[in-house]
Amino acid sequence: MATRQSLFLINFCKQLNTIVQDRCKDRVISMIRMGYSTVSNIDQTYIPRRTVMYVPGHDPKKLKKIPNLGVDCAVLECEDGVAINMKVQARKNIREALEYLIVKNVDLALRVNSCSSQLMEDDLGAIIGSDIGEPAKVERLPQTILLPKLDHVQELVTFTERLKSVKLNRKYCPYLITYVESTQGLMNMRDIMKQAAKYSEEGIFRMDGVVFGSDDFVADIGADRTSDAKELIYARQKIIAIAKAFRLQVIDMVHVDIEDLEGLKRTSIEGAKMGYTGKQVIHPKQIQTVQEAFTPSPVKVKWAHELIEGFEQHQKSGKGAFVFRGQMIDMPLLRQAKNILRVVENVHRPS
Ligand SMILES: CC(=O)SCCNC(=O)CCNC(=O)[C@H](O)C(C)(C)COP(=O)(O)OP(=O)(O)OC[C@H]1O[C@@H](n2cnc3c(N)ncnc32)[C@H](O)[C@@H]1OP(=O)(O)O
Ligand SMILES: O=CC(=O)O
Ligand SMILES: [Mg+2]
Repeated sequence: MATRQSLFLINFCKQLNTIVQDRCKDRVISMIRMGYSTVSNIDQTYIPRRTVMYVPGHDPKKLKKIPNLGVDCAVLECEDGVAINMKVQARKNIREALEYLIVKNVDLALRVNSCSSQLMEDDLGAIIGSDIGEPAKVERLPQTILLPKLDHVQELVTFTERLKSVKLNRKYCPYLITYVESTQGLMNMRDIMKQAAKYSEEGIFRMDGVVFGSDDFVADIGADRTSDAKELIYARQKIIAIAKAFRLQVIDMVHVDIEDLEGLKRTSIEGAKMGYTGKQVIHPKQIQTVQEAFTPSPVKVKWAHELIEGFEQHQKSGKGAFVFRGQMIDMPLLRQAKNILRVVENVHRPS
């Protein structure tokens, strides 16, 4: 007959097993997103989105400029950049633009309205579906969809159901990028990402990134927007940590002062150093500064190459740690150097 101690031990082992299995499941879900087959985010290929630029859908003149802007990601904007009484016109213009725009090395994305606005359904119906004409061929649909103000898992469910219904049996599987723009969105981010990973696994969309909607976030917490963004530091950092745990790209806040190129440069470099992979852009003047800040400099690339070479030589001679340019180098620094080269490979990859 089992003693009390052995029964306790058997129970304990059962519980431990369940916890380990759950943890593994989470990890596997985050790995299979986008078809990645490895836990490491080194050596992955991805679509660079150093600049994520909004082009308001109501303005055909701006839409026509997309091929010559020189951005990684051009966002066909339906949300806050478009007035309520111009939403219908914006959807029409965007549908037309998707037919005539020919772009190379640009991720053509669509930002729909939020689920809570109750405009998202019509955006998807008009632009992806057949609400205002024959449904477009898959190759003329936006490669990526941006979903703003995602506060609750249920909103992602609503969006997904609508996306499924407007696909109309076409094999369309867009990348999805969601926004954190409120305290609710921040608090629920982990659960939302888990649900998004499940949908990615089912092939409905490919969860690919998160945007920090800092302007809406400031409004939500009742803060005053300052030039050094101190009021945002907690959210700005937390979003990176959760997004990276799910192996997602993470796009930093908008710099609304269009004339302040110095401030733009400072916050762009800061964002890149914090771990952001790109930044939202609103005006052509901002593109070059942001693009540069999210591209490793030639000096940094040289450092990475030499460090990796030095690391390999020292490994062969049996040394795990060594000194390079006055710094102690070991495995974490090797990973940082590889991260830099991975960015370079992806931003210079021919299409
Ligand atoms: C917090 C958020 O949610 S951010 C996202 C929502 N906001 C937006 O979508 C706004 C995006 N930006 C814009 O709409 C514009 O830049 C504005 C309204 C702020 C200013 O627009 P304009 O008054 O036209 O600016 P400006 O005259 O300086 O523009 C210079 C040129 O760049 C073009 N341009 C400006 N912004 C854009 C843009 N976003 N996309 C494409 N072209 C643009 C203009 O059409 C103009 O072209 P032209 O010289 O051939 O006439
Ligand atoms: O949507 C972007 C934001 O800053 O708000
Ligand atoms: Mg916003």
